[in-house]
Amino acid sequence: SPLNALPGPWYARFTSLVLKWHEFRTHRTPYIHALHLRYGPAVRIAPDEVVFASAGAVKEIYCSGGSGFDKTGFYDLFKVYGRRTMFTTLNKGDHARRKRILADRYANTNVVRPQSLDGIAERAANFVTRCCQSAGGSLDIYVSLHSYAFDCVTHHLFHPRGADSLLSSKDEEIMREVTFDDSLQNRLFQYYWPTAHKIFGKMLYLFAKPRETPLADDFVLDTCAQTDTASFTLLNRLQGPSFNLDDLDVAAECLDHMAAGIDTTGDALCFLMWELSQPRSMTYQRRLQDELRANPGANFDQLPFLDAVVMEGLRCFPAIPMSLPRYVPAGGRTIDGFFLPGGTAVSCQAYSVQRTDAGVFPEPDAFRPERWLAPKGDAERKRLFFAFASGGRGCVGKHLALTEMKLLLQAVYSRFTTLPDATMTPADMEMSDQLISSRPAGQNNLVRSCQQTPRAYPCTELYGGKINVSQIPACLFSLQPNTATMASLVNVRRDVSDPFYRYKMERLQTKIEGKGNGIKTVVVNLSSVAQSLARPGSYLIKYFGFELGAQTNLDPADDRWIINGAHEANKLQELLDGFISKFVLCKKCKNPETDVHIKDGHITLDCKACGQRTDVDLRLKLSGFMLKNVPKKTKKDKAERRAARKAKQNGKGDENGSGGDDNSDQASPNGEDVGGIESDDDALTRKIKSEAQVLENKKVEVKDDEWAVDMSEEAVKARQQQLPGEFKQKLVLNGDDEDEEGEGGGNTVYDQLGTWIQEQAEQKGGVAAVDDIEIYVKAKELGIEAKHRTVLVLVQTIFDENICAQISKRAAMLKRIVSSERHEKALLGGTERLIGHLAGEHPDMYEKIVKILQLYYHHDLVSEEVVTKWGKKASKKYVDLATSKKVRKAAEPFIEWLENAEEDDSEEE
Ligand code: HEM
Repeated sequence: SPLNALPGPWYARFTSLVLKWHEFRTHRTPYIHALHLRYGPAVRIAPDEVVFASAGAVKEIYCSGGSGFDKTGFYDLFKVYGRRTMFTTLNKGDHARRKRILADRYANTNVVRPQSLDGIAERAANFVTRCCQSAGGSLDIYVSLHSYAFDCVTHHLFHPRGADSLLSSKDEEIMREVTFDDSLQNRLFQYYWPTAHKIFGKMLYLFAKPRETPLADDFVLDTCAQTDTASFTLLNRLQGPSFNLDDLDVAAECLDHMAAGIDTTGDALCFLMWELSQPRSMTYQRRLQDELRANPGANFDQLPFLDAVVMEGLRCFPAIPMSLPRYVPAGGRTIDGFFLPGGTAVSCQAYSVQRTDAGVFPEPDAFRPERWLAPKGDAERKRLFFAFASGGRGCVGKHLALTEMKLLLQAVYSRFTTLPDATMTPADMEMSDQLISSRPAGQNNLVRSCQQTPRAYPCTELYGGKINVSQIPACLFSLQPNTATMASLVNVRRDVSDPFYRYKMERLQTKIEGKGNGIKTVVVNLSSVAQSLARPGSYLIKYFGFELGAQTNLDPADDRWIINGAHEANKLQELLDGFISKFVLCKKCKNPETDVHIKDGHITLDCKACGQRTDVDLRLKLSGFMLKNVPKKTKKDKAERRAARKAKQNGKGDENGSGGDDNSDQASPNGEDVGGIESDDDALTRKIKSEAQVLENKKVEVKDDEWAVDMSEEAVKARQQQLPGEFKQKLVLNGDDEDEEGEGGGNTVYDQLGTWIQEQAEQKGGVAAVDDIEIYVKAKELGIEAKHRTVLVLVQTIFDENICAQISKRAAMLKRIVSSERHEKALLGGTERLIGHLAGEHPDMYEKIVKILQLYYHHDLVSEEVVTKWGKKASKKYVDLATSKKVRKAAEPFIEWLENAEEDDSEEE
């Protein structure tokens, strides 16, 4: 055979079994890459199959005659509804005909049309919202990025019927079905041994599942039955009368593009963000952030470093890294100096094409975005850039994919710093080859092991339901808010120079005010620093006072912490080191995660990290102060301890949360407990803390923006004067509603508020888009921002069946309004009414009450007393008695939990 002239392993002349073995083990790409490294750019890998890794071969195989050589029968595996799509068309002519119909839908000009671009930008904003909710904690970025890609591609295919899986769990299920598909082995078997597959198909099912995507199929079939999609969409084009495509052809083409657009963009972004999050790439992340911050609002396509990051990401981690097989045409061809007879399967794989020529890509295995900025070698680099393939059969969705990637990265990195979550290992991010694309190995392993043993987590009963296995994170990344203040963070232990040291606090900031004898120092951010150290602000300020021999104020209502006299911030920072060393760090392991216990005249530091309890020196002046001023336990402290205890009672006694016997089969491949985030006994505590953190963040946000609107009494009055006369009258009529029950029937200011919110929601495409501040300002304009009935209206308008996900986002605004027992009752009453109203369509609404109450409670929207009283007695005030009883029945676990925890607390105290 002329193929004998090609280099390659000896066995490749006789058998393809070794190759197949690697394919079945999801290792085809690295296997072939290793062969290239050993044998060079042309390698024979099977008796009738050759792979290449050179620009010349790419040109010949994929670009000659426009579309290169015909595709092989391998692509039959991708037929949809039994139909051939553009992608699965083998023959050049048929392919060209289909491509002529739809190519302009993917032209850059169509992708960057406002209607198209706005949909992508909106999805990027939804992604950022998820990041905000996870700030300081971890986000399952693998799932979220695939949701993003799914939402974007379906927007482009079907707007206004695009999916919103970042917001809706129903849509997320569709994405999961496609992304977590596990049919590689079954489909390979079908390709290589079709007859055996027909005979043993059913038996094979036991070991290797076929591809089944019923939800996605239905979604596409239903959507394609509609004829009202926007003009820029693919569906709109395919339905054009002159193309003679039947309904199934249209649906098959759409489903194919949908699948092509999810895993590719999702995986490419996931691998890229993973790399950017590594300590070795932190300089690139910073550089990217600098570029984005220096150019706020810039066009995503005019940011050179962002472009370089994306190109380098796709070079190092091409989402389709594998061979794209083609047949040598009849008569044979010469490629890279080797003659190949007609019918030989030939291919190039992006993974190797993009990294075997060290002359063009020096240090080819390293992630070096700056290489794309050098003018020299640009043409050579582009010739070897094969992530989207080349020629007429290259990726038609390339511009869409690049736009999605850039908008997402722009949105995330102008706001956040990303770090890999501690539970992630490099093995989780190894490439796992699928039929044509490659995904992180962790995805498959984690999910598969969970699916065998779905279980409820001990603490989940508090949330009124079992955690679905599909909620278990696959790839976790930490996200930290990247505000201006982040720039001034310092390590809690300043003797530790590691930039990735976990414990950070803001550098102290001071402001000197006054003159002469009245001069004083305001420690501007003392609360924040105290919070980072988990100590009351009064300890810090008093410590400074003792050390400086100066007077201080201890409990400033306005958060202005003052030390008499003028003191430099640097000096205070040094004193703070002393405070940390004496009152924060564990004496044994020097970890700052300690709790202070004050009992019987002793002060001890209880270390969460090593478990050591050490005494604080009582001779220190601050110790005397601490003994005399034991802080009262706050509701949150109590709640955290209760939650921890509850979780323990539920069978997770082991302190480090490594899991009891009953979860042993939950172990991840690296031996860690994949249920870690929910299963250890601190899980709820952490969750509560992170929710509190979100609340805090929100508070700051509300403040910043809110006071951009003039909220002074005069300004509000002036705005009220501008209201229509009828309105002013209503304001007077409703000036005091203290004696009124319910919301009054008819056109009251409360109705006005409710209607206004609903109208805004309609205009903006959903109530989530109606800003807290706007709502608050509106309520204030109407003069009802402090009324309990306002709460009743709000609950019924800003919340819907997704209330559990919505409470945290609205908590800061609600907290501003809920100021008395009466308000709390209105909140509970409104919630009852909402549940009663929605239960017809969503029977699971009743079950949600437990989680709703828990969220209200932890956001301090309801007190123990009010909620307990409420839980004891049904009432007809807001809903009919039967509904009220049903809600209370469903709320019982929470009320019991409150009571039991209270008893526990009393016993302990
Ligand atoms: C980073 C993201 C993406 C990468 C790396 C990528 C890569 C590729 C590659 C390498 C091919 C050629 C496959 C072959 O010849 O076997 C291809 C084809 C294709 N891609 Fe993409 N793709 C991406 C995103 C998208 C998106 C968002 C869409 C949206 C619809 C899409 C739609 C398609 C289609 C329809 C084809 C078949 C083209 C044809 O046969 O003419 N891709 N893609």
